[in-house]
Amino acid sequence: MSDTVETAARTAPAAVIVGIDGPSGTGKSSTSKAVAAKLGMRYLDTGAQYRAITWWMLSNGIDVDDAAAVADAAGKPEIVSGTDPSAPTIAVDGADASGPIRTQQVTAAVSAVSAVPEVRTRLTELQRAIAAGAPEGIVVEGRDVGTTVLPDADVKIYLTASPEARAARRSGELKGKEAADLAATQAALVKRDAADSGRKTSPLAKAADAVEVDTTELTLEQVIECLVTLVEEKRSA
Ligand SMILES: Nc1ncnc2c1ncn2[C@@H]1O[C@H](COP(=O)(O)OP(=O)(O)OP(=O)(O)O)[C@@H](O)[C@H]1O
Ligand SMILES: Nc1ccn([C@H]2C[C@H](O)[C@@H](COP(=O)(O)O)O2)c(=O)n1
Repeated sequence: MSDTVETAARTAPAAVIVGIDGPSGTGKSSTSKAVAAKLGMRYLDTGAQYRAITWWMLSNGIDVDDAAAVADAAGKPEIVSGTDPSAPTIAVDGADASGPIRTQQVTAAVSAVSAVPEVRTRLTELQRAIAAGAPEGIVVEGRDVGTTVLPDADVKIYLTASPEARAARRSGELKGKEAADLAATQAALVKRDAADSGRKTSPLAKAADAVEVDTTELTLEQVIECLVTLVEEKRSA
């Protein structure tokens, strides 16, 4: 090995795998994207993949409450995630799905679809393949990343925040009538968390070795700084 190559190998940051889990609205997407961008890593939103498969089911007339029908169809859509943290993408059968996956209709149906074991098996395989193909390291966010998708992740974070704080954050994103109904936003968020935590297959849960960060009283910038420090410590270890 030449001196230059040897020096580069010594100084290049290690390709770490970071898993960030937590309930809805705790700040997983915002912080994961920012941490990945700051540290030159890739970024994967696993929730967007569950939303994408849900959107495909709804678009193709599959009854999302019929677990057998969802299971039969689980292998059909082609789902492709772009992992640039400054411009993440999600496509279904070659079409951009980034808009349609954020509708209320998809949000209301996604917990039922993501509880189906065949759906989880399919997406977990896809997520592992994406993480394995990221030599720069990757920040993967979701509900079961630390427990199931990447149990050997180098850094595991579990974000929490009070339901009140999360509802206020979500309402801030909405406009007009929707924004006024803070109580309804909070109730919908708590209902989705209960469904995601209560399902049999890889429920929303904190991995035993995850660092829990309560973001209720923290600004977004403070959470990002905290996570960047945790990842940098691991990279330089
Ligand atoms: N610490 C924070 N302080 C204030 N607002 C925040 C904080 N973290 C995130 N937010 C805001 O809260 C909203 C929800 O954040 P984000 O989408 O990142 O959460 P999430 O955990 O990924 O949610 P979901 O699981 O539903 O996708 C966004 O508008 C974001 O800007
Ligand atoms: N690893 C994951 C990620 C997401 N889900 C399900 C449960 C969520 O309610 C839904 C949407 O996720 P969001 O966009 O809110 O992050 O997807 C899951 O089961 N496992």
